[in-house]
Amino acid sequence: MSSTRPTANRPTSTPATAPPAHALPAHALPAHDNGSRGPVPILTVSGLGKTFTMHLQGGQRLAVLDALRFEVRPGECVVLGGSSGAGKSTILKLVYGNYGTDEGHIVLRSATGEVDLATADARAVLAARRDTMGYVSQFLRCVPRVAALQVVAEPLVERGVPQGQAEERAADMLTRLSIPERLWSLPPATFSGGEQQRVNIARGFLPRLPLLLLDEPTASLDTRNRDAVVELIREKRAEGVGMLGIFHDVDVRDRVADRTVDVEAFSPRPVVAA
Ligand SMILES: Nc1ncnc2c1ncn2[C@@H]1O[C@H](COP(=O)(O)OP(=O)(O)OP(=O)(O)O)[C@@H](O)[C@H]1O
Repeated sequence: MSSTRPTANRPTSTPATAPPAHALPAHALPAHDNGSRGPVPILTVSGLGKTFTMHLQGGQRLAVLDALRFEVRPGECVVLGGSSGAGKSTILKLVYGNYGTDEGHIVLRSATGEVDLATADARAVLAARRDTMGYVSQFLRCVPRVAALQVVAEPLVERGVPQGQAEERAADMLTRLSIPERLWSLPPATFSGGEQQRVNIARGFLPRLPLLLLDEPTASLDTRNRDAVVELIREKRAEGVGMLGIFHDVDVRDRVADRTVDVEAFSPRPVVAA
């Protein structure tokens, strides 16, 4: 079993800053309101540690992250880099609240103030998902027998957009992502892998949320659809949306990344016995 060592002087892609507390909606904040450091981060991760305990393997522990720190500011796309197994997906799951944290903070700036997702209760995490952060994964998980158009429109309807308007915007998004109209009334369960992924991207990009988590959104797309996703990311960036993503495709990564966080720099080191 490996354990962690003290965490001074760990590298980070940006200087650590403690964002001032406030209660303004992210999109109502001035673009630059903390002096020379640029916009106030929408997401500030600090001192984050994660160790998995595998109960079916006799409680074996696997330390994955130690003292992770980085920030995501409005209008930038921060990419998680590092080799396979470094902990990139784990970070997205920690931020989205799918995994519990062992230590540290995940401070999300929301319309009602700040919430530390590392310690927030389930209700606060669900509110953050509804109002502040979206998650676009490679895989579509949706209710069976619901038409693709409804699947894409649903996040808007849930947030109060009238059904007709939501469907119009869903149709535009499906068109941009080259899903032919003949498929819109069919449930996506029988679609090809790439079609399902594009339905998922359409659904994830449609709501206007201040932070988007992107887990390999271009993984199995052809060149044309990869370009469409890159364009969507650039539009979100221009709208001031902060994004945190994993992109294995180097070309896509180079086109969307404002900064890269080297996740391997935050791998726990075994303690060396004296
Ligand atoms: N739920 C879990 N239970 C136990 N171990 C896990 C769990 N999730 C991830 N891990 C382990 O944590 C480590 C990091 O996994 P993670 O999926 O975050 O890596 P990654 O950097 O995203 O890798 P890849 O680029 O291959 O997708 C791996 O060693 C993995 O086996």
